[in-house]
Amino acid sequence: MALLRLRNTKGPNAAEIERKIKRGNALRQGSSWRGSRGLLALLLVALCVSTVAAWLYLASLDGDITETLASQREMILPQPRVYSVQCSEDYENYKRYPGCTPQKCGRAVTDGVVTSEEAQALRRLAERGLALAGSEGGVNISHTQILIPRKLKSLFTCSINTKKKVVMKTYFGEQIADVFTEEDFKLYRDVRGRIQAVIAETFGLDRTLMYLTKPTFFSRINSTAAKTQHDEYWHPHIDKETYGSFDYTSLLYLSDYGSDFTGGRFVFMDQNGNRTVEPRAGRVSFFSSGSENLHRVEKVSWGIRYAITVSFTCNPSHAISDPSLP
Ligand SMILES: O=C(O)CCC(=O)C(=O)O
Ligand SMILES: [Fe+2]
Repeated sequence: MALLRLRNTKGPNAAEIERKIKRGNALRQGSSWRGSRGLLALLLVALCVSTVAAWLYLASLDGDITETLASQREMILPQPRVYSVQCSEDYENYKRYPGCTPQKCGRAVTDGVVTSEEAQALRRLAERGLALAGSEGGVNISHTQILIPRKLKSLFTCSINTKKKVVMKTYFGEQIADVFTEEDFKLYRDVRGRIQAVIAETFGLDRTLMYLTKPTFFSRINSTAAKTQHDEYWHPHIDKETYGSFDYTSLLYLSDYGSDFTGGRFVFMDQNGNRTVEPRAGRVSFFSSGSENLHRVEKVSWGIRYAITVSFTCNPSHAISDPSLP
């Protein structure tokens, strides 16, 4: 009986104490778990913040894409979109030609000069010519160009090289007449004339004092790896340095960024960031050719990109005539 009483009096207390101990332990465990969870969350936040900061820092070092001057989706009409930049001193090293030598420098983009039908026709022309170039030359290079020489006795294929002007030559002689018709040349001449007019108007030039110069060429770029250094079209360059005679460069795009190819945007590399032009069939982008317009073309990652480079000089001794049948 006494034993029973003792157990009865001690029993409930012991159980109560045990419960309290257990609850205390559980609470302590819970709070230490909560504490380490908080610490983990804090660490995660710190990690995220430092990753974002590092990414922003690297992006700023890399001078990554900062602005799109012309996106593929928009139509820039009827006036060109003009972006002025200060002229570099490059032009001081060359004879000045009043009415032509750049006094106003910059770049501009217009979709109002070449229709999409014209761009399509020129693209077919480029495909025909470049197919011939590929098979004749026996080369399969990622960036092929057809130069349009002074007298169209022959066509060359070559690839862009930022140091040397003409790199690889393949002659087509008489085959030109099989590939291009008089109508093709007329189309080229018309388009060239309109491009010249818009450049003259935009930069306040006398268009009769600007001359077509070489190289003027079609280009086809795909994503095949470059086989030689000459295929490396993506290097930053200044056209006046690369080609010598250029005072104004224009590019007529014959395919669409995003649907015909990816990558391949044109990038102006300014000190305070990059400015891009997204190719669009029929779009003309033009700019003064000095070092105020350092640029590059992004690597094409998929598809085929067609363009025509049409260049102008102020120096009549560097003038070439429009291509025509021999
Ligand atoms: O095709 C382009 O967008 C530019 C090519 C270029 O920079 C050049 O021909 O000098
Ligand atoms: Fe260029």
